[in-house]
Amino acid sequence: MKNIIIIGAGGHGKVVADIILQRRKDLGEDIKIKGFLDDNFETKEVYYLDIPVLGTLDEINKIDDHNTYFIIAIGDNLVRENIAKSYQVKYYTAIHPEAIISSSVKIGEGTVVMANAVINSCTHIGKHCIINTGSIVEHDNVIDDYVHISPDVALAGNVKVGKRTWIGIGTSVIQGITIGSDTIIGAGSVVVNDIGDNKKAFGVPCKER
Ligand SMILES: CC(=O)SCCNC(=O)CCNC(=O)[C@H](O)C(C)(C)COP(=O)(O)OP(=O)(O)OC[C@H]1O[C@@H](n2cnc3c(N)ncnc32)[C@H](O)[C@@H]1OP(=O)(O)O
Repeated sequence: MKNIIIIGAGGHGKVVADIILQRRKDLGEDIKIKGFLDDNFETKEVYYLDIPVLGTLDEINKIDDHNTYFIIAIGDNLVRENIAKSYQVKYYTAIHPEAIISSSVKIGEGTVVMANAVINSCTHIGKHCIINTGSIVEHDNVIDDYVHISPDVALAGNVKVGKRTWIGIGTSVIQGITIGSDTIIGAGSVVVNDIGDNKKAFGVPCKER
């Protein structure tokens, strides 16, 4: 039995909890959610589906149990990276049973793949990424660590996305495009040219602003 602790008791944490519960129900995976951790513990009295908030992130170092895995369910890409680098623990990779993923795809630890996402042949996804609901990541993409692909994004073939970049909801990216690191692509954009590092870009066609 794997015990899972979800770091982050916000909206994203709830969706991650749903994935884990669904894997147990649909696939019979031997997993149980132990609870959430959240640094706003004092103000979080929320129990989601009877899952308790156990405490702040300090609790991570107190858990010495080989069957416990963590997953960082925080939308901010830099915060996810900082937590992952601060705590050398076992990270769970959460893939919704209704995601469609080619057997040739590689996915790094701690990544979350939401319902109805499709990831096609030979794509590589890094560590602690979010491949959000209904997104399409086509063949031969290279998605680096800590990236967030928002709901309903479509990345055509051979797209590259650098570390910590956030692709906003409903964006389309044509084939062969490279998007740099630490970049934000605004919601509903259509990316037809490469976008560099540390950019904010949006629109149709997508332009740096
Ligand atoms: C499950 C989930 O919830 S996952 C989360 C999904 N959420 C997203 O994808 C959100 C992505 N974020 C965005 O698109 C944001 O608008 C950003 C990051 C691109 C820009 O944010 P900000 O820098 O705060 O820009 P701000 O809101 O001040 O807007 C500046 C101008 O750009 C325009 N603008 C902002 N975003 C966009 C966009 N995506 N497309 C077109 N125009 C835009 C605004 O209308 C405004 O125009 P104005 O100056 O003529 O009034």
